[in-house]
Amino acid sequence: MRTIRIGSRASRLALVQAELIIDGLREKFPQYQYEIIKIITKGDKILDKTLDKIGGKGLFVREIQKALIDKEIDLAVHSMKDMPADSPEGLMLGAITKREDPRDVLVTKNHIPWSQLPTDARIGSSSLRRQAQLLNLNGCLKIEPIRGNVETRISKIETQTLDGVILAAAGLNRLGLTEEIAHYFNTEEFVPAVGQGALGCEIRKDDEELYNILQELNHKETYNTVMAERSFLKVMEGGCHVPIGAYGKKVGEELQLTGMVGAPNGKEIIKETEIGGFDDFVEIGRRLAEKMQSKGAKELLEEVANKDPKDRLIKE
Ligand SMILES: NCc1[nH]cc(CCC(=O)O)c1CC(=O)O
Repeated sequence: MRTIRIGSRASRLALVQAELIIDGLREKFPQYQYEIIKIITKGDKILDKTLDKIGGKGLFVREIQKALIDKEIDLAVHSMKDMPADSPEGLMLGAITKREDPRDVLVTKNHIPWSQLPTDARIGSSSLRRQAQLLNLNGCLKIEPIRGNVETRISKIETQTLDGVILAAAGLNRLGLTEEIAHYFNTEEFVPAVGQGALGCEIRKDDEELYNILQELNHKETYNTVMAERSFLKVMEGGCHVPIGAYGKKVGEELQLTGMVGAPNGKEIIKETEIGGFDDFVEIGRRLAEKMQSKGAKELLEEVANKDPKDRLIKE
């Protein structure tokens, strides 16, 4: 019987995520063998440079995609949040599994509640989206750039004397670190990253056997909502890293999609919602992008993109 080789980055979160997918597959298809192949990406090796300098956020994903194209692995498990808008030639998304908690959360020093943090608290964050929304909630906060895996970022509360760090609930839950969470931002006040909390299974387009297998793991509600978010992102994004977020959810029989674009200093936030038929995800994403562009979202993003990276507070 075939051995399915699953590629994963070596971080504990990536390995846990790969194991989660294998558990799901093994339950439905015990006749196959499953093997994890660890891939050390450039982004995992170089930790002293910002991601912009070494090729951007898609870098982790691209090296694993290369292993898939080169047939070193058969299946790549990615956080949907880290996946660029397009799949490379020859690859496709076979399934998106059920979404974990999509919210952004705070881990604070001594578990101090959000409401009791000093007004000028120092918060570690590695994303312009989080920076914009945090500063919009409280313009006195100091945002400190941090990189590294989830455990490293939490340890930086002590080593960089921060009051807290902001992370995705999903990653913390998967790592068994739920108790570290001191505050949950709801998705209305704080729009998550596109795809946050969802896992995608990427395969070679011609691997029909694995495609059919993966349909058992696909979660339609997550698939449609994440695809709506990605459709929005694709229309909006000028390629580079920008403060943008989107979150789709099922409301009755419809799909409701909220998008957010913000100035990195948090002084301006454009947030809009679109609703439509549950299977019209591509169209809803496009419509939301048009609506936001008519409210000035494009100009706002262009302003950010044209700025010298060192003038932004954070370089992710
Ligand atoms: N950018 C890193 C990354 N990619 C996915 C997750 C969390 C898990 C998820 O969103 O599914 C994280 C860590 C974080 O932002 O806290």
